[in-house]
Amino acid sequence: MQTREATHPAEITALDTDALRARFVVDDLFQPGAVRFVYSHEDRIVLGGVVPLDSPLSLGTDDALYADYFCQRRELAITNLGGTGTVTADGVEFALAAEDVLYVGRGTREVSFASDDAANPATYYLFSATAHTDLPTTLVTKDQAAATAAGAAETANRRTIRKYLHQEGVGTAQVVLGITSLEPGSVWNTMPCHTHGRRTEVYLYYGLGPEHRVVHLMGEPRRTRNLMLADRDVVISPSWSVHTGAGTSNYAFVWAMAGENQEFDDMQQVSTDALR
Ligand SMILES: O=C[C@H](O)[C@@H](O)CC(=O)C(=O)O
Ligand SMILES: [Zn+2]
Repeated sequence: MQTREATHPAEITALDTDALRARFVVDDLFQPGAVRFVYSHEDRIVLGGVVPLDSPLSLGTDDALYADYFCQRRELAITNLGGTGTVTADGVEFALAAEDVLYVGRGTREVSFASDDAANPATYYLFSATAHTDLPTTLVTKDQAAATAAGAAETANRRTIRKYLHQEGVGTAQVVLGITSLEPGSVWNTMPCHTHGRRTEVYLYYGLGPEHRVVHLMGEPRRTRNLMLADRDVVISPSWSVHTGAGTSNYAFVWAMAGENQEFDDMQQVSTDALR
């Protein structure tokens, strides 16, 4: 498992592009036939990618967790980005289509992942945080997520924000997770932008053509930095960092948070004219 240390905001002014990416960008999470993990010391979030082909892959555990099994002290959110597949959690099978999310509660001992068709494999994105309580493993399909329309054509940010794991829906110990999809012709996410001092947030961008990129902005509002992100790239936003971006086309992203609380609206809004 790769490790990403936590970062003080003043440190990033001295980092060049490669060093910045090495801290905050994960661009190799999804490898055919493999299970990959990254351990972030920002709120002890573990990110993962699982792409099963002809045979199922199991979650396993890792020395970094010092645990008998992955979910011994953790909860896990699994989002399928690819073809249909099945996730089996302690013997119970859940079918996941694209943009379905399975919440796996603390205490679940065995989790395995399969694809229905190796030619169009399921692509599972994993987001895990420590948990203080056992909660039931629950599937949230795309239709069951709470959808809200946001933005306007004039500001090139018409989008649908779907909340899957949140305080008013399927309860979790820490994790809050959703998917935002931009309409064709809209390119901006999360603008005006915000920080949330009580949570780390991770964005996974997808649905971008190979020739397209998202110009992602991070850093403290008064000294932002940019990262050029491709399809299925992940970016970690520490609690002090804005997280917003504009694409060269429309796209979607999974946003997921963990930390002190689960209040979606507990954000520090940043007025656009304050950004530097
Ligand atoms: O803290 C919340 C997250 O940044 C996202 O929900 C924002 C988002 O999806 C958007 O504005 O498009
Ligand atoms: Zn946010």
